[in-house]
Amino acid sequence: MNIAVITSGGDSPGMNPCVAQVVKNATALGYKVYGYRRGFLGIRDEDYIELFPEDVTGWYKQGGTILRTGRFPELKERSWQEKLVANLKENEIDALIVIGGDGSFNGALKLHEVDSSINIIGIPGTIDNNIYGSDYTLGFDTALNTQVRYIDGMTDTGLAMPGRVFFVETLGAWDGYLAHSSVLMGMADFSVLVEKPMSNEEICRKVKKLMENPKKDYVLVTFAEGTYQTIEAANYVREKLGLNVKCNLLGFTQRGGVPTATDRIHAAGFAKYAVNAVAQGISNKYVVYKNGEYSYMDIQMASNKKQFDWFEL
Ligand SMILES: Nc1ncnc2c1ncn2[C@@H]1O[C@H](COP(=O)(O)OP(=O)(O)O)[C@@H](O)[C@H]1O
Ligand SMILES: O=P(O)(O)OC[C@H]1O[C@](O)(COP(=O)(O)O)[C@@H](O)[C@@H]1O
Repeated sequence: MNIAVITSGGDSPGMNPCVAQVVKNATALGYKVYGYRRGFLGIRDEDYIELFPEDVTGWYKQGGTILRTGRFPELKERSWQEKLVANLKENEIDALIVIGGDGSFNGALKLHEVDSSINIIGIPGTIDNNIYGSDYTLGFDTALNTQVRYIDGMTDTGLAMPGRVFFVETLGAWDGYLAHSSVLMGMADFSVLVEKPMSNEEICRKVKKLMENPKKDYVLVTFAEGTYQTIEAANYVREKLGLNVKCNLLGFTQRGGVPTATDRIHAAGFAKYAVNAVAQGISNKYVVYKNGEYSYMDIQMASNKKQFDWFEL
């Protein structure tokens, strides 16, 4: 059995340990593993390398993705799908494990639709934690810990020099998991999310009310990147209330970094289930982590929107 593995879409910490675990699990079963570089682009270019457990020893502790990742929008075209399938067949690949987001799962599904003899299995890999049916996606914990360190840093000043307002923009695109986590942890007063929109006027009212408490040293508000509102809201509140509003954009520092222990453990769990699926001839599934257990979900289901239900926690 020959397994191809790719990392695709946005890179996330946890992808490297996951590839390493795929190699470990698959070679233990006597399978060969080929890492294709730059996601689907590597399949297009037949840019691959056979991976052995000894090669990936150092991968557990590395952020980003050593295989690199890529976006290949042309894969929506049938002619490219057929070309990639032809390449996989020529390279005698039996199964394709895709570590990425729902877009990448969709791409893999298209390849399977061209040739159903190629077994495809997805592993959720994105810092956004936004894959339908899964409580966890690889990279989320590392990204969250980066956010915690970042906010901890600025609140030292918040306590030392009271009277400030901190607006913090997290990554996470249109999904509020990263931004709202700081509220759940008690580090932020409230969050502004795509799932729960708030006008600048409403933000201003809330900040004003919080700052009226003489015992409160600072106010901290997290913004999900996809609101595209952080700077504008900061300017608005600064102008309206005359407060010292500091705008902080986490940006891409949040997508990198050494994978946390939690990400390495999930990397092991996801990889084990992905390789087991291949071994059992299970196809068209992605691995999910739900209520403390790993299981499989039909890959078509990944196109559904994961409902954000953390407001009441
Ligand atoms: N509907 C689709 N059909 C074919 N390929 C797709 C489709 N959607 C996404 N892909 C492939 O998957 C890649 C990664 O998808 P993208 O949405 O950018 O990231 P993610 O996997 O993180 O959601 C795309 O660049 C493209 O090659
Ligand atoms: O790398 P790009 O294309 O600029 O994408 C940025 C986006 O990638 C993310 O880091 C996660 O993207 P994925 O869903 O592709 O993993 C978002 O948080 C961010 O909005």
